[in-house]
Amino acid sequence: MVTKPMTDPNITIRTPRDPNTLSNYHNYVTRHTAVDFSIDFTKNILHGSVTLSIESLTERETNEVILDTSFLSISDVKANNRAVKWEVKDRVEPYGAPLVISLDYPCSKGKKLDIRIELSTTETCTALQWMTKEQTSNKKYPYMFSQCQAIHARSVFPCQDTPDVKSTFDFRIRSPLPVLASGLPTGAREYVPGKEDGETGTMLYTFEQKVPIPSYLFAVASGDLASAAIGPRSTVWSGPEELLECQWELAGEIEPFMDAIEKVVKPAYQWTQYNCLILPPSFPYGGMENPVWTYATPSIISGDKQNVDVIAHELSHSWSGNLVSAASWEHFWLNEGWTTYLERRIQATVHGEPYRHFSAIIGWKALEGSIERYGEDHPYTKLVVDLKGQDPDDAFSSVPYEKGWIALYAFELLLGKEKWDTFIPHYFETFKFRSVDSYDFKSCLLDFFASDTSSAAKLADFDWDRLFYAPGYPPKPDFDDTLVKSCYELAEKWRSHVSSKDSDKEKSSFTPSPSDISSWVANQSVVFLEKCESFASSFSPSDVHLMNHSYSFGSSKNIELVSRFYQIGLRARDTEVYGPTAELLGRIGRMKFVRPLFRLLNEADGKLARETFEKNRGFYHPICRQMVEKDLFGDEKKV
Ligand SMILES: CC/C=C\C/C=C\C[C@@H](O)/C=C/C=C/C=C\[C@@H](O)CCCC(=O)O
Ligand SMILES: [Zn+2]
Repeated sequence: MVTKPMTDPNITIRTPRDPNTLSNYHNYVTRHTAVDFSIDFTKNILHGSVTLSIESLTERETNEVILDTSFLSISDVKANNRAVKWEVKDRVEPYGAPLVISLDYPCSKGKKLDIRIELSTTETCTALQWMTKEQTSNKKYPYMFSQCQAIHARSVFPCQDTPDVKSTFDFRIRSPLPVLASGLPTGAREYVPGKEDGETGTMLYTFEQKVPIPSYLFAVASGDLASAAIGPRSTVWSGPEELLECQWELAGEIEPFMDAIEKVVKPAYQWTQYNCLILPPSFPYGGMENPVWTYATPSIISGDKQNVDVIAHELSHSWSGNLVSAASWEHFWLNEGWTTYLERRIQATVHGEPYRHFSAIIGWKALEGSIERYGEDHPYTKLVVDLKGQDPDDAFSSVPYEKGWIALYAFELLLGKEKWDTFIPHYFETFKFRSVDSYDFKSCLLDFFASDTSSAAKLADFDWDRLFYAPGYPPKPDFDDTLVKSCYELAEKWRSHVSSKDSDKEKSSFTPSPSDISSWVANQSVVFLEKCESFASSFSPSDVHLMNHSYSFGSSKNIELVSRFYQIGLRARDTEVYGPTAELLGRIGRMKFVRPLFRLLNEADGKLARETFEKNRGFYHPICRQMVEKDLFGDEKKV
């Protein structure tokens, strides 16, 4: 932790290093968080209390405790059970409205106090999605779920909403439907009048999280949920009708991943269980690494086990991100770059080294997409970004994932895998339970190899400024192309096919057929489609139809294929894919698919794009809704 001496040498102050919080976490820091909520499906709110056990870090410097809030309705605040003065100040966009609590007197360093806040969420909460029973797959019960990363926890409860603060958690959540939260379950009790406060027909679900976690890992979901075993310490949860296919997709996958990663990192898995909740299709991301329960999109249940790499990724976050957390969103690459690196080490162990490179090649394409979209000089293409005054959601892209992985892979190549592999457990052991920035990473690496002359010499020559602050592309590693060669070869055949005149096409020796791809795994089709996308504007609509006729991408159950095929069709201005694209946009809310499809549909048919967005506005999670709205309308319209 960075410490900065003050004038009195006995006093140290933690320097706040997260610009995306309004809290004064360098004065008072949260050590434990107890949430006590009722889920009200009639009003679509959470209401109840949160108690933050906070500790003073300074010697009577201030009597104000400032917490992050966003669109909350706060009715009361108490400090150590006594009334205190408090005020919710004006909003500071995009960070919300600070809650300023004035204690009667400033606390001396090390003193602890409990701040209890009564609150309810509001309809403008950005973290929670509420679904009516008609919006669920079996249409029997309502459903709600949260997504707090990056700065949306503050719209659920007042907190120090920064990854630089980690606290243990207790959850008490009442609901008429099963509840999952980001801790280990400690019970589910029926409401008994007079014994527990709550509504008749609700149960009280309790969870505890003894490993300190940042606020963005707070998670809650409630709905018609069923569960099945997928491993000795793992269960999958989903709607009852989807359970068997979810179990089929994930059964037996977790333990080999766990064995593989525990050979690379230390300490051992800290979270006891590893479970997956498969959410409704509007979940905005592939997966979210909420501790104990990874929340995942149903689009990974593709019936071919081809998207379980998302689970390898989320499991890896159990070390990178959850155990060792980036101290601010400016150093997000430490979460995602490390996680992508570990995910690919899992792939190398489970499937062989060529698969690590196969995944890296797909990742490089995603990096190209992000850099082309932002522009090579854009500050968001740096590894370490400046987010002062910025909304972290706007900076989200493949850059921290792929540039981050390339940075770590570059150290593996520079130092040699054997030596680098001795550093990995040291890094996670050193920083477990803590938050780190890029400079902590750098000094940890330099210190570790200081006494190894040859490694120290290599690291002394290393250009750290370039690594952290150069925008645009990193040096491209040499990837093993064993698994992509046939994909590129087929794409080349299509390139010459679509660029020939119709009369020459008839004479051509290339006749596409299902056998072209019958020996491939689905991700090889992904590589092929991405290659074809680079010349998609040369496709005529009949070329698009021929591709679909030959390979049936448009009717695949794997959305990775369908969405990429539609992207080619949209670029080719094949009006026959416009309707199916609009239809797909009404049944998936994962931003990885939704945002590019909306951008392309908007270019092809702006009216249909806007109509599709308006029609499905209520289907999307608030984060997705806001991002698509920005993509389609800029800042002219607010959510
Ligand atoms: C340099 C980037 C700076 C800040 C970004 C910080 C937070 C990003 C915020 O928008 C939340 C991201 C949540 C991500 C969750 C899961 C991803 O791993 C999913 C990746 C996309 C997908 O597969 O759907
Ligand atoms: Zn991740």
